[in-house]
Amino acid sequence: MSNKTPDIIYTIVDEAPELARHSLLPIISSFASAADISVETRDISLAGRILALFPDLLTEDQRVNDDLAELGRLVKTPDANVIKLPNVSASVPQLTDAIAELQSKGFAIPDYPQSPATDAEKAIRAKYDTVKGSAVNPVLREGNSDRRSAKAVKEYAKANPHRMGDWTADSKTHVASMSGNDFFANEKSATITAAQAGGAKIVFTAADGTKSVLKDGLSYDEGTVVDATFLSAAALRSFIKDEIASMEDGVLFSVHLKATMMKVSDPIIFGHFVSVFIEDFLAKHGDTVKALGFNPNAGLGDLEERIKGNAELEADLKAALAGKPDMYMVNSDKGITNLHVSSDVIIDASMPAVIKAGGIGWGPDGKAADTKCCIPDNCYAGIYDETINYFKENGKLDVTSCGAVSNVGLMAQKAEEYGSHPTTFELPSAGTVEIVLDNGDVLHSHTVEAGDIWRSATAKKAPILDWIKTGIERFDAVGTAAFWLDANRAHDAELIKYVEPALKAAGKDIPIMAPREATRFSWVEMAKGKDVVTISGNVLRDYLTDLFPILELGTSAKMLSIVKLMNGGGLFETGAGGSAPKHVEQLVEENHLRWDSLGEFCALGESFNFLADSKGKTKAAVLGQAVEDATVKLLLNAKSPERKVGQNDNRSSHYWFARYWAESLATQDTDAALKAHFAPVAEKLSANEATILAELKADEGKPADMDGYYKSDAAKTSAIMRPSATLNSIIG
Ligand SMILES: NC(=O)C1=CN([C@@H]2O[C@H](COP(=O)(O)OP(=O)(O)OC[C@H]3O[C@@H](n4cnc5c(N)ncnc54)[C@H](OP(=O)(O)O)[C@@H]3O)[C@@H](O)[C@H]2O)C=CC1
Ligand SMILES: O=C(O)CCC(=O)C(=O)O
Ligand SMILES: [Mg+2]
Repeated sequence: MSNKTPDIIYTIVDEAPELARHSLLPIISSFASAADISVETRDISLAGRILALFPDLLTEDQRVNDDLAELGRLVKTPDANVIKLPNVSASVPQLTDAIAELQSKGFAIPDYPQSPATDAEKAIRAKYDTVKGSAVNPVLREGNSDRRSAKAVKEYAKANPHRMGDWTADSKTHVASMSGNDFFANEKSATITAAQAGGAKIVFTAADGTKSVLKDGLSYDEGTVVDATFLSAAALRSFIKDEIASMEDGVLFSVHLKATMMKVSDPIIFGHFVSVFIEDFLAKHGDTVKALGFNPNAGLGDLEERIKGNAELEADLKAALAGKPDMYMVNSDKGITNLHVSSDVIIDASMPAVIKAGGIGWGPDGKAADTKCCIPDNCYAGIYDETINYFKENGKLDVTSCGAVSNVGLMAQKAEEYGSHPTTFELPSAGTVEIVLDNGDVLHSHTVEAGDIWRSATAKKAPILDWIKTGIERFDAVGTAAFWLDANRAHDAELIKYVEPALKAAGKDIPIMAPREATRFSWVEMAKGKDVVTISGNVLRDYLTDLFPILELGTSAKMLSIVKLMNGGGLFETGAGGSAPKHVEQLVEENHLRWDSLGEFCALGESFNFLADSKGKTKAAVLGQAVEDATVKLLLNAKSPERKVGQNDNRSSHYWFARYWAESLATQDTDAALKAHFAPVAEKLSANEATILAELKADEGKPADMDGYYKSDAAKTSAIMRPSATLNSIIG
């Protein structure tokens, strides 16, 4: 690794995008080096992050640099130009699997302490908790988010509509949310004044008067919007019971949370669903399974593992589940339910999948059925409820004529709920939680009961102002937009105090609408063929940039996802979705990778363009333009990956990408040296088409062994992902 910041950093990640990297990055590096552009990798994979925690326990050659920390510093500088692929945000079961795999490969790292007792265990647990859940994105996202589809991608989707289920007016699919006492209802918010700026702490006073400091050392700048709220555990449990009791025949029960990003609150909420769902079983065997180490937050999958071989417990669990409504399944063939692992059903991807299918989920019998979708908290549930209402009234979306919905999201500097994990607490007993400022003010105060989940979130002034400015710019470019803010919600009301004067000063008439109303507005306008910009907070950024693209384009993987870093650098994310574990399964079983790298192509083009602007590298602009040409050609010639063995897959799509990229460079006239360099490359790629495609397909249909999941063998993975000797030698 050199000391000089490379021109472009490409990330090493997990699962499907990591497999794709093995094939695509050699092509990128080779093309970039012809333009004297340096491309280096940094490892932000789950395995890499785990290993970086324990240098002392590893041998010299096992030790790894803490690349995430390094990138975290880099994104605060103008030099940053990072292409960031999706990585695993690990739930506890994913984390323990990764640890076990690394241990089996000879890395002497400790087990994950499920219930840490000693100081040593607590220290290990604290370390592991730093890589748990969404531990990467909040570190790198030092800017607000601008996600949209490239024009060519949208045009392609209109001309080649993807498959979608039909909606009918009598569909029983619906969203169910709490009637109150949730985060939405209990929220308080304030903007920090000059007199209040400075340190703060969060103090819990138990009913008997005992005080404990939940969090010290907080610091707020003037203008920061600080929220506090809680969700009542008792109200949540009674909501879950009511929803289970009111299930109609033939409807599946489901719950949709974000246990990865909301890594403290949502696994607990998930645990309540688990423990209510199997309450008969726990009434009988609660102590036994607790002694076996079971915690409901870990899910039914963990319970099944722990009771394996105990015939009585197994039979009773089966009976308890049989007495409950049918569940929405993650994998009905394998019996994996919605309640097996908290991170298997992630709301941003799962709700659009239900909606795209026409309001259906898959039940234990492998058959499609209407579904009750429990989204307990009301802050954002309304957007899905209103979307479902809209489709029940209007039928499925006409993809061939609808407009493009893009998003500007307030994301920088751990904005809003997605930055709240260090200030989220499950209360041990009844009492009062207060945010106490160093000047003596009690900023917020809540009376809570045992088990309630209390949290505080912040949004800083500079990111808010930047977000409004970007929102206005995108409105100017597109023509239709709305700020998704609810004047009746405490936090949003504080943001509106920033937005209204800014709009007035800029002379812009952009409506401000509550999320439900803005959802309806966006569907209605986009269905008329208009392009619409949603200007939203961080959670809605996440939800909307899956919801609209999945319906419009078939997948959010095709989105262009730009993070303009606050200090001048660029972070280019690929797509808007995740790391597609199902795609890895297919590769392992039949050596076909259906991952589409379109998001990577879009990010790559933007990264080159940014390099051209920021460092004056004119050759980067030529490469960037050629990437765009190649992407359009790839779409028009239908060379994107498809789902089945024998069809185009990720690897063959990379061959076509390389070829079109080289052809574009060979035919441009801006840079003669690049033209001369790429003419023979294009020629060879074309002349060897049949050989290369045959080599890429030679092993399809057979299993593929990468020797590992979280840390696969690099040489074996590379061999699987680069099976064409002819292509490899042309790429060089
Ligand atoms: N930015 C990030 O780093 C993000 C990371 N994640 C992480 O990703 C993992 C999986 O999350 P999950 O909620 O299942 O969502 P995913 O987005 O990974 O997967 C949902 C489905 O979307 C489709 N899909 C996604 N990307 C592509 C692509 N490039 N090409 C083709 N199809 C694609 C696939 O559909 P099909 O199976 O039908 O082909 C896939 O099964 C989790 O560990 C999560 O934490 C999640 C979101 C963002
Ligand atoms: O970081 C994560 O866990 C998920 C991020 C995500 O879903 C998004 O940014 O769209
Ligand atoms: Mg998302």
